[in-house]
Amino acid sequence: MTRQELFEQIQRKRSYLCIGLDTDIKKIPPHLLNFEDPIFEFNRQIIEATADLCVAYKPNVAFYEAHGPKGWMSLERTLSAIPKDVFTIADAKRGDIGNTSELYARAFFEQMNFDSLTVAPYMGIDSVTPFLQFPNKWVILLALTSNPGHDDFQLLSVVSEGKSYFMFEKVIQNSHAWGTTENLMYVVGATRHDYIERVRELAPDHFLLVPGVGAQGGSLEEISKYGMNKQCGLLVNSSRQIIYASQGEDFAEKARAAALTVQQEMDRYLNDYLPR
Ligand SMILES: O=C(O)c1cc(=O)[nH]c(=O)n1[C@@H]1O[C@H](COP(=O)(O)O)[C@@H](O)[C@H]1O
Repeated sequence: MTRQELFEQIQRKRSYLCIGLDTDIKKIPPHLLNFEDPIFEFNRQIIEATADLCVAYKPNVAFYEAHGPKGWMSLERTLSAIPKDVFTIADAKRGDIGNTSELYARAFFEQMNFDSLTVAPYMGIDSVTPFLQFPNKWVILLALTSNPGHDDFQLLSVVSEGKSYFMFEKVIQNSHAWGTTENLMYVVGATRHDYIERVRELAPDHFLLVPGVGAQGGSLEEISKYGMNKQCGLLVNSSRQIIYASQGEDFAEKARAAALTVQQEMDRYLNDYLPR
């Protein structure tokens, strides 16, 4: 998907919500366990109930890989149940030496036709650029993550040309030249909204994937206030808060209600940059 198509979807739906399909067999409603592929059936109903309210779905690959070959089948089926105009993110946090990264890229972009993949920057340029060679496919590079351990490395000081930077600042600065605003996004956790202004100074035009609202406690208001740009520039992910809004037979309906609450809040924040 192109940046323009993503932007048009945001304008049309008045939403920058990404729903995380972190589908845990232990948390899905018990009646679904009678289906041949309960994970897919759960996702199918969630997608059907929410596709008009969100602009992206992000299956976290761990929740599928954990089931072996059956899990990969559930992931493939899930991908084909997502409407073609909705952006798809394979959250697999890959990145390895060049020839290996190229095969990871083929797995997610060619075999499975995801629009984007989360990638870890730790191994540097040759581990990331193989993912950037695919037309209309995106790398979403981890910059400042939402988890408590992010300060172990991402907030370390590094000195460059006599100036001190946080490691995550160097990740953003140095990776700029690897891609463009048409194929590279950054992950910035919603739990670190205090840094989002700085991220915007370093990457004013890039889209940011912002996980961590909802179950992890990040603030949608703060993220939107400091992170939005002229093309919105944000995909805000929420997984558990939406998909597990109910564990009863009404789970899809309740997920829709939870997504609607977030979308309506987003609609208000969009008014500042993209008035109706
Ligand atoms: O790359 C991610 O998506 C990600 C990065 C990050 O910094 N923090 C983070 O929580 N995530 C993912 O975003 C999702 C958050 O899920 P909830 O906390 O349930 O909304 C999970 O799939 C995480 O793996």
